[in-house]
Amino acid sequence: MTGSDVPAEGTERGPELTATPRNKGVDAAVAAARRVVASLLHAGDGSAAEMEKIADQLNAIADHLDEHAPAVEERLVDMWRGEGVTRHDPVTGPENAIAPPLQLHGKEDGSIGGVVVLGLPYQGPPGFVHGGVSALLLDHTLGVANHWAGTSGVTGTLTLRYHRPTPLFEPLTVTGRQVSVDGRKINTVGSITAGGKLCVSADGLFIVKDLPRPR
Ligand SMILES: CCCCC/C=C\C/C=C\C/C=C\C/C=C\CCCC(=O)SCCNC(=O)CCNC(=O)[C@H](O)C(C)(C)COP(=O)(O)OP(=O)(O)OC[C@H]1O[C@@H](n2cnc3c(N)ncnc32)[C@H](O)[C@@H]1OP(=O)(O)O
Repeated sequence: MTGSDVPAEGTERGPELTATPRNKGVDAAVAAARRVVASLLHAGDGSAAEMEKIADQLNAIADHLDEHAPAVEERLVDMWRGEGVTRHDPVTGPENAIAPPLQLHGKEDGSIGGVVVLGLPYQGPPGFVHGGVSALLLDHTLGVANHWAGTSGVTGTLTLRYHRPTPLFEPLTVTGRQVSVDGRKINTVGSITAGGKLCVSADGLFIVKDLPRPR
């Protein structure tokens, strides 16, 4: 369950399109939470007593966080303040423990890409990435590719083709590129490759739509 920003084939580094983890404060705490999620996965059989204690400890941490954090409504407004990359989304957000996180970079040819390694929490078929997780990565990456190209929209239709199983524990290159804009309709494509082999390709139709931010 580790992220990586090592450039792979065809993903030479460009401007950051995602927030860079700061490795301190909330980002460090979230990185620790990701470790906990991965460590808990199928680790508890035969050690029920210890797991009870761990559950108590984790609940104490959650209680402490809830006591000290602002109300959810306030956090929702605050996370949409300002412009630029998000720190909270479920794919790249360094503040979001369910984000792998993937780090995306814009390239001069107009496309974007990033490299990520997914661990056990993202498993679907034995040893391979869950297809819905691939869809999550690609939906977001195509959305950010639209942002990078200058015209953004919400996902209308996302079509995926799963060419071969996507491996866990190996660097995955995730890419996106806006192909065309026709009125409110945006066509965007993307892919996930592993070791230079195509695992998943995506074809998205996004629709330009103004979504008001919470206030
Ligand atoms: C999370 C970060 C957010 C951004 C933060 C900002 C900056 C950060 C920087 C970088 C990050 C950038 C981007 C974020 C990345 C990823 C975001 C993830 C993307 C999503 O996760 S987003 C959630 C899932 N998404 C929805 O929740 C959509 C729900 N849905 C609706 O909101 C409506 O349903 C809508 C708007 C789709 C259409 O409704 P509408 O009433 O506005 O449009 P209308 O019906 O008039 O159609 C006009 C023409 O589009 C055609 N058309 C309509 N719908 C279509 C469809 N589905 N497929 C194909 N074609 C469709 C019609 O056929 C017609 O075509 P024609 O003109 O030719 O007749």
